[in-house]
Amino acid sequence: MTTTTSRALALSVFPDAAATIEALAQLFIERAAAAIEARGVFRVALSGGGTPRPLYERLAEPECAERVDWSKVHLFFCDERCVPADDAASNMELVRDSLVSRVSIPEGNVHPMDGTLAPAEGAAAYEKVLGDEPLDLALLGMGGDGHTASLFPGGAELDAGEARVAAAVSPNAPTDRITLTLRTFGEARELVFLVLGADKAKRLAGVESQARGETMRGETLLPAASVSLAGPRPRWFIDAPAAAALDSGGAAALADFGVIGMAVMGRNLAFNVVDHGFDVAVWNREADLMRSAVAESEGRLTGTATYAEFVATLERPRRILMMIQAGKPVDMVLEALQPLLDEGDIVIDGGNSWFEDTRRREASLREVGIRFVGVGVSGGEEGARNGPALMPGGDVDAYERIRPVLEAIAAKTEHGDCVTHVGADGAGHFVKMVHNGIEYADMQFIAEAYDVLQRRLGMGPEELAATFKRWNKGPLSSFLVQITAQIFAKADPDGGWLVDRVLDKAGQKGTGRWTAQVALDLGVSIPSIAAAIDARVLSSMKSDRLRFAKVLKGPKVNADLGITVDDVEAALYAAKIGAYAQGMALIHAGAEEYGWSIDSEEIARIWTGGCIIRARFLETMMEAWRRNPNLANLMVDEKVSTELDERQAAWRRVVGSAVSAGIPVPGMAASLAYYDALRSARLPQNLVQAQRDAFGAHTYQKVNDPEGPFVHSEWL
Ligand SMILES: NC(=O)C1=CN([C@@H]2O[C@H](COP(=O)(O)OP(=O)(O)OC[C@H]3O[C@@H](n4cnc5c(N)ncnc54)[C@H](OP(=O)(O)O)[C@@H]3O)[C@@H](O)[C@H]2O)C=CC1
Ligand SMILES: O=C(CO)[C@H](O)[C@H](O)COP(=O)(O)O
Repeated sequence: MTTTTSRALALSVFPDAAATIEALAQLFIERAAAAIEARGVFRVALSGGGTPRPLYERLAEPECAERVDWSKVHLFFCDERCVPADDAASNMELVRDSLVSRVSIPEGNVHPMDGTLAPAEGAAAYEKVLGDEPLDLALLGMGGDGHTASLFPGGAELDAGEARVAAAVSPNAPTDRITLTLRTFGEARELVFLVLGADKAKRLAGVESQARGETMRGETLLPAASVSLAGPRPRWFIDAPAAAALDSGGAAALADFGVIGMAVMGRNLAFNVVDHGFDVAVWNREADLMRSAVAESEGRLTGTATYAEFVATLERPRRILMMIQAGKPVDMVLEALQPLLDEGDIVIDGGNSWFEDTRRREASLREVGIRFVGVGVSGGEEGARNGPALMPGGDVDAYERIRPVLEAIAAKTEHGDCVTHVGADGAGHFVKMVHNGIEYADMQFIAEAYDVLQRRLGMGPEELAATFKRWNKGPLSSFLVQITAQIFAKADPDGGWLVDRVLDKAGQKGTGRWTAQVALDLGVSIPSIAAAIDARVLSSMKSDRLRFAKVLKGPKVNADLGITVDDVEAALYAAKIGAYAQGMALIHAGAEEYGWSIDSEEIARIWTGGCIIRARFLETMMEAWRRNPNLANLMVDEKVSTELDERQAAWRRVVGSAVSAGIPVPGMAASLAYYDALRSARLPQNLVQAQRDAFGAHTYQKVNDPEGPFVHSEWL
């Protein structure tokens, strides 16, 4: 099958009638499922005639019928001949015989036009049956004269104004007809034409040129072309003989790259890829999103209607990016795609997937020769469109195949493209997960700085905006500090400042929480990231906090440690180092556990642009790992340790001042405690060991023989 990107018609051309019917049956099944999930019902209008009969029969076969929830399908008719419902010429009779009598659709869900009434009366009656809810799908055909439904060339029914259903007169018997109008088709969510056979080829070529705007003087606009111009761009499912007279013969270049998922991220990434000269085919479960992306692209994106069509549209080996909701949907889409793919094809999951899922998916697809690459993507909507940071993990050969696309779309900094092969299988999603953990901590530190500046130094939004703007020019320069300045500067249209109108309950989708869970499992200390997660949880307990605030008292002594704005800047910077040190320690532990070969300098480099945690400090991090690729902890790098030392007095003052005033600064305090623990040659955990041994005979090692045997003492 080929799919053209012709501006005139969206064509899906199949080698023969059977393949065309099969693809359309799959479209029907997928559209029914999507509509039922989205709106609880699938409203579809069917056409009559000989061409669609095999489609209805195919839908009635158990293999297809079992995949449709017929109790939620409502069948309408595109048109009807004014004959009794059981007449051989009736469209209702055709649909009853080929479909309705063979599937378990409730009688009340089938909505025939009443062919026993006079056409005008029947049309008026059907207006009420149809209602004003749009059709999800109208399945149309095209006659040899270019008519569709019962809209005939030059017919008055083409000019039915606001009517949704009209009376029509056919040049062929039976002449009296009832038809849906251009208005109804224009309002439908999706229109699909089914055109088969060489005898339609010339007329189809005529529709193509009319849809391109090439109507000769005196020539009547064919109804099939009028429908093309009236509403959603129809897809044309045609066989090769019907395509023979088209300009392109129906043939088109295959797309270089495919994107599944046209929500915020997928849509913007697809535009980013197409901007870099790749031909991109797109698919989305809910067709509206796909269609609006294709329409916005003005034909640069190739929309596809089914998984089969999507896959068939791609050059082999196929490169497919899935940008959909993480979790079960990824498995569901993979399950649908897998039978359609060939050995060597590459599937990329760009969502925020759990790295263990990525490891599992990579291993199971590898067994059938499909290469799976888990790519962490960061940068939000703007990053996806103009350059995200990309963290791919998986097979190196597969990476080489997708590398040109990833390098083209990634953010660019003076340190290169913000993409590198991170490691095998789930490495990319692991690194993205840690990125998000650091993101949580960075945001928490900024929130604490805001609280201290506000409550200790009495700053309002305007001063805060100016302060963060100034900080963004110094060592704290980063995306998050920059947007914080902009947030403070945003006035509320109703007066005051918008930030003050935002409820203090932080949400979370889960990637930060995963970071803490994995750190616990791997025995890595990430107190600042954990504190940031806790802080979101505590913030979400708003109603409890409102009650508890009436019971729990604040400090009686509120020591003014005389902190300055510069102190807060220093504390924010030092705390930030804590989160990056912890995040990198976790990445190293993950690499050790899962056998990934991770280049720390490269990780810092790809985070210098595009992603949410991009910051000037990442250059310091790059230098630290360039100086010593085996650096045990970021904090002990010579430059970083000096920076911490230079700031520690201010850092302690800020944390002390906040604690004294009863302002929670769990993130900054956790980073400080982490620093103090790391620099403590001796910690009080000798006592913890003694307690464990005392109550549970858990044994302990001795100071004078730290690598020696574990011993037990009788303490009690
Ligand atoms: N938003 C952001 O800033 C960032 C998001 N991400 C990650 O990127 C991915 C996409 O994010 P985003 O664009 O925000 O979209 P969402 O996470 O909101 O996911 C919506 C998309 O998933 C599709 N989908 C959901 N369930 C299924 C299913 N069962 N079968 C097929 N498709 C399904 C939806 O299709 P339909 O329209 O038919 O419902 C839609 O295209 C997510 O994993 C997200 O975590 C990564 C970085 C930043
Ligand atoms: O991945 C991202 C950016 O890198 C998203 O912004 C992240 O999913 C936001 O997470 P949460 O909703 O948990 O704050």
